[in-house]
Amino acid sequence: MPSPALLNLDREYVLAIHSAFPDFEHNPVNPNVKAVAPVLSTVEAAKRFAAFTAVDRHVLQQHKIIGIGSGSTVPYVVERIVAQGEDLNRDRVFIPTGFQSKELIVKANLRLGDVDQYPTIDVTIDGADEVDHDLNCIKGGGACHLREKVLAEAAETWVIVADYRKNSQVLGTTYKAGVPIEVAPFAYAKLLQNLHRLGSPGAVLRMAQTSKAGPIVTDNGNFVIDAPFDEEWMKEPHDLLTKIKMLTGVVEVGLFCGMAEAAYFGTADGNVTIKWRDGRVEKVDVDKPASKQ
Ligand SMILES: O=C(CO)[C@H](O)[C@H](O)COP(=O)(O)O
Repeated sequence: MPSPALLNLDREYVLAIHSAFPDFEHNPVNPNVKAVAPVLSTVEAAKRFAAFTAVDRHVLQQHKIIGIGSGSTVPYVVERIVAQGEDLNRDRVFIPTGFQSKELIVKANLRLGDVDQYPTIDVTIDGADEVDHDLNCIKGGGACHLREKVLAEAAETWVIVADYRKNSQVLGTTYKAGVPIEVAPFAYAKLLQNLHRLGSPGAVLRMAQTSKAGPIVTDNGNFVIDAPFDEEWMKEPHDLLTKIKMLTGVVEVGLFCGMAEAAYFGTADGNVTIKWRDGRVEKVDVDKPASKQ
């Protein structure tokens, strides 16, 4: 396993990046360092610390089948797994949640598998768009939530990695785009009507932002609807999930309820907060060796 010192090296690296941006006024990673970072670097550092800590705790020597999620935090998961060394990774198979994670696995020279070959996965690590006090999540900002949910369900242990902006009490507080819903393309208009009637008048078909006219198409050839619901709905995400899933034409809903073992949030001050399934909240100082936490 990698030594905790790798995290320290990483911290130095982050601070070195920060010193390249002398024009900013506040450096939340280390207020004693005068040269400071743009917010984006703080967020990236937070993602990285969360990913590294989660890999160190959950991707263990005995784990051979590993699910790799989607999003901008997951490359750091792969980076940390690669740092565990060829000896450990030689006997492992990595299962992707979509095109992006497949590319990450292949480019890192890790062995690729699929969930139809490995319906039981030792551990899956994935990102999230928002996580509530009970570890319910909104996922699907990257339109991968169908495969992500299959890999979450297949996993003995499902772990979330994210930066501090995703840590909420109630879903929908910070992620305002709505609940991502993957739908059969021919059914989208009827589904929009049904979602408007159910309680999401703002539900819309997700359109491509650049280089493509029309809606985005998922890795499975489907469309995505984003359906914002008000706080009363979002306080009971499992009820909402059940109602949406019953609508004909829905393939999968980006509400993941009662699935996560733990959520790792990189914090703005360069540390990590872990929320566990049993309600415990743990603070990890990434500069201290694990034995001294
Ligand atoms: O659910 C997802 C994709 O469908 C991603 O995991 C989610 O969007 C988080 O991504 P990021 O780490 O970039 O914030």
